[in-house]
Amino acid sequence: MVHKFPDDFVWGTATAAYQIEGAANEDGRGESIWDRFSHIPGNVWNNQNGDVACDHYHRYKEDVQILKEMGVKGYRFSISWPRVIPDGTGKINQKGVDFYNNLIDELLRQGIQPFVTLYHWDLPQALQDRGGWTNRDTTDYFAEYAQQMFKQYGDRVKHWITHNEPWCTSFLGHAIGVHAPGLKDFSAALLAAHNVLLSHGKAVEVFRQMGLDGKIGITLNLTPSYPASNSADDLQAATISDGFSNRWFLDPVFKGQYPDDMVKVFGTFAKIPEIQESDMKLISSNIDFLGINYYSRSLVKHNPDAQFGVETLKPEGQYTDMDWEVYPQGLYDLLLRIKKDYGDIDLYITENGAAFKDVVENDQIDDIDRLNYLKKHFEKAAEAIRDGVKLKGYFVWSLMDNFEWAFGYSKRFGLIYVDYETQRRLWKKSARWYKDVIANNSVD
Ligand SMILES: N#[N+]C[C@@H]1[C@@H](O)[C@H](O)[C@@H](O)[C@@H]2O[C@H]12
Repeated sequence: MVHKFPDDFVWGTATAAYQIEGAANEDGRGESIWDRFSHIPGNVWNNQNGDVACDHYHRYKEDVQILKEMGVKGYRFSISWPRVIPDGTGKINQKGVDFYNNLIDELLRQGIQPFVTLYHWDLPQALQDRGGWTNRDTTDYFAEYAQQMFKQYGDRVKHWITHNEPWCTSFLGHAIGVHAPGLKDFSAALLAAHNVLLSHGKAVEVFRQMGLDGKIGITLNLTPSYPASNSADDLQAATISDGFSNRWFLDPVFKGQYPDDMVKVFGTFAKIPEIQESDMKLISSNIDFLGINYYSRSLVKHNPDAQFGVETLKPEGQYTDMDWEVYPQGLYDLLLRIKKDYGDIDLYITENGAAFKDVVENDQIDDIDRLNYLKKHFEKAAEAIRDGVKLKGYFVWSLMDNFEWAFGYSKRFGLIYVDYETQRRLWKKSARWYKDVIANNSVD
């Protein structure tokens, strides 16, 4: 069966600055929390870091040429805050600003729409030294940074994403500790989450005040939660899992309040952040689209001995190299749920993709598992559009293999294979297939 997509559907790929750029100490770039975190032994697989990564800073024209050959309509990338404002506030680094000017101009020359993420986890270390996201002042520094970026690029960039995955920024970085800045304090994570959301609201306010021609949104990583049975306990476990993974961010952004049930759950063991009067109004400022990063689902059951009384199960099925279940139906269910519970807003899949072990033979990479993962998810996206969801685009994670955070370079998500020894880029089978999907605007 052929799954057709709307004529104006934005097929794209996504990346992030710290994961691909390299040039960590070049042209005036300031230190980020990921430079600091990745250089601390034990934090990243094989003590790897993003000092060189995919050397995109020097190879961006080659990479844009790949995007052109792939035929993408849009390219989602992030700006490295410390590359453009090394201390996080104040002085601009013109060489850093010029890099993104050149990248944006190259994309537009090739007929590719830039989708720009302002924050993809690389906070300037100078701001972390003042408390980072647990310091409310950082919300103002972020608004200042956003205003500068709107001023520099707002004439050419028409789609802005304030934050990428606030859940990860907050909980992986401040509660679980496997991401920068590596804290293990749930109260700090809740405070960071609030300040990240507040900074989002302040950036949207600045964007509106500047009267720019363009659209602004936020990207949330969302994980639909399914109960292992219809027992009351398992249904409650799925509700709590949904609250922790999804509603803690969806409700403030779209409803202007934190979910009461989760305030009670978190309040039993952590400090709920103090909320100032205008905070929730700012956080729930009207946005033009929601970016959704979808990778898999959670299947859960009640377990009184587990965190929040929720045990995540591992059902039979196919798993990616990240040990994530391949569950395309979850994408369909999630998209319909967002429309039902949060409104009929424009949606973009700002990330979806899979890591599988890639084998290079005679410069060929037959990544059929990744191709089939994408095919199944594209089909579910088409079904969601058929059933009324305003899905406007789909960005495959990722354009190329890159620095996978605490996993270093051990996990490959790319459509394009990167030989890190030589920086050669090689098209995988999935990339050539994706090129045809885009050209036909359909999945067969
Ligand atoms: N893990 N994993 C792959 C991918 C990660 O590389 C991105 O930076 C994040 O936005 C999101 O977690 C998804």
